[in-house]
Amino acid sequence: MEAKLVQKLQYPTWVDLDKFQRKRSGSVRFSRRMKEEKRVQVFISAHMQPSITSNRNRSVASEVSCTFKSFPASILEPGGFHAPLDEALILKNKSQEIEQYLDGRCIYLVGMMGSGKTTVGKVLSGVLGYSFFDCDTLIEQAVGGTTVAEIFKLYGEGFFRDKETEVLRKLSIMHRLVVSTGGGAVTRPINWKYMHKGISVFLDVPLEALAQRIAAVGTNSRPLLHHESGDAYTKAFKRLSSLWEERSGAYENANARVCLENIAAKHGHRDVSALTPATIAIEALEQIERFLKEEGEMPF
Ligand SMILES: Nc1ncnc2c1ncn2[C@@H]1O[C@H](COP(=O)(O)OP(=O)(O)OP(=O)(O)O)[C@@H](O)[C@H]1O
Ligand SMILES: O=C(O)C1=C[C@@H](O)[C@@H](O)[C@H](O)C1
Repeated sequence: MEAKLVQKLQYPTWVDLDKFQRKRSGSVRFSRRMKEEKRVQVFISAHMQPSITSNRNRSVASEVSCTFKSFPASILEPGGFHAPLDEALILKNKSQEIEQYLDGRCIYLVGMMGSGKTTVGKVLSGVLGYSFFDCDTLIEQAVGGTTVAEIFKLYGEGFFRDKETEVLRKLSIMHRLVVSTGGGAVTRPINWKYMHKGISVFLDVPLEALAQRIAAVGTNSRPLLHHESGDAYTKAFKRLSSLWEERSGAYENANARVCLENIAAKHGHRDVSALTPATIAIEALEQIERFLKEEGEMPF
């Protein structure tokens, strides 16, 4: 049973199978403290409890816990985002390296709708110990819980953009935040005045990948995609292409750029869909570090 389990759960190579203890009840326990270069100490424990539902079918309940000094809950706890352990360690080390040079400045994620600003932003806020805010959500709250789609329908895009600017103004006087901005926030120069109080990071994702992601969850919540015809992918791709024409220059104002095609090439992937939010977050931290060094704010 152990061998099957190990294969299924894909334990890393440092897990020594001799350290598994078989209990009388049939359950298996494993625990190990891992040290790496004295800088990290990880304690992993696993408890696998077989349950027999019939003579033929056996299932195994497994409980794996992993603790790491000062690791944020979002990385390791159930319900949070789960990065593989090696990526989690890189994220933690990199964020610790740059944190003091950030000096509490906010990180603003900019990019087209569906580029992963919310997903990656939550990973970044977790490892940096920053709070996470989503501009669209703040606007919805400011308009009494009205959804973005309804705000566009009831009051028009101009009203929404004014609220967006107001939200960015308020955020710009705060510290230690990761902010996921709306896809169109880059279009107003005044918004850049606020975002440049912090460090802005452009998540550059190919349009095909954006359209696939958006089609997977539907276009209902995205008012700017409503007017196109065709299936969800075609609708999304058409509108994203025209928005990109209008906005690509504006995204270049960001301090750092995270290009998914470059990351995929670096990791030997053909397709950006193979990239996890953790991998993208690591690249974001590296690009922030590069920016800080270029600005002379962090030593090379
Ligand atoms: N690296 C990734 N790989 C695959 N899917 C992803 C990845 N990152 C995000 N997604 C998915 O893409 C969709 C959009 O992600 P997310 O909400 O983070 O983007 P966003 O930039 O905040 O979008 P918006 O500006 O429209 O609010 C979600 O369904 C999310 O699960
Ligand atoms: O790209 C855009 O202009 C938008 C993106 C969303 O995040 C929302 O801010 C809104 O749907 C507009």
